[in-house]
Amino acid sequence: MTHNDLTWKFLNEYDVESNTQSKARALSLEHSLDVITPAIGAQLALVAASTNATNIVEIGTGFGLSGLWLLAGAPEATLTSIDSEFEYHEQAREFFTEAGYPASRVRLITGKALDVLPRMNENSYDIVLVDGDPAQLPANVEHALRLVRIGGTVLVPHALQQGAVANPSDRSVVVTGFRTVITEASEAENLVVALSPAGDGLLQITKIS
Ligand SMILES: C[S@@+](CC[C@H](N)C(=O)[O-])C[C@H]1O[C@@H](n2cnc3c(N)ncnc32)[C@H](O)[C@@H]1O
Repeated sequence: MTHNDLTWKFLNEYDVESNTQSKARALSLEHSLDVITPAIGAQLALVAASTNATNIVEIGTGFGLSGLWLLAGAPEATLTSIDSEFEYHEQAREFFTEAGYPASRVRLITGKALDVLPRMNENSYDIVLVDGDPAQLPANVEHALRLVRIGGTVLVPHALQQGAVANPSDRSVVVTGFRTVITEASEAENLVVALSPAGDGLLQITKIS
């Protein structure tokens, strides 16, 4: 193994998940959902903790794994999580309850993100995690940037698309969308941007004005 391979393996294996997170991960994998790695989960928890988040939005609940990580960093926060699949929400609800988060603080909205997001208040949330339909990433990020307060952060996992984003010959719609979001955010004067290589990449965008 090269140093890079060893480092990547270490980075993605040292975080330990709770029993409920492990169950959410196992079920996600059974359904072939592209879930966050534990290293990304730890970064989500850290951002939630360090921003003292009280209001979090998530696009793409899946079976609740990323939401469980966000709440691990901000256990008193309210999470509003959107997914188009009602069955996923039913199971995710069980995991959130099992982990001790009351239903009053985990609002699961079943619907298509681009139908739900326009109805949500702007400048109101500390964190918006964007992990829904990858083909709709640019539109989802545009909404996410509208929803976060100044000082709030938009988080985009899978930002490197397993190397495809770094490959200029890949011009597929999804990969081009990720590239455009990274470039436009980096160029915007009111945003501070960091791209982490952990997992499949985590784009972090903080709105400063
Ligand atoms: C990658 S999975 C989310 C995984 C989850 N964030 C995690 O790491 O545990 C993407 C999710 O987006 C949902 N989804 C796909 N298209 C959507 C849409 N247009 N609106 C809302 N949710 C959508 C899928 O049902 C799926 O649960």
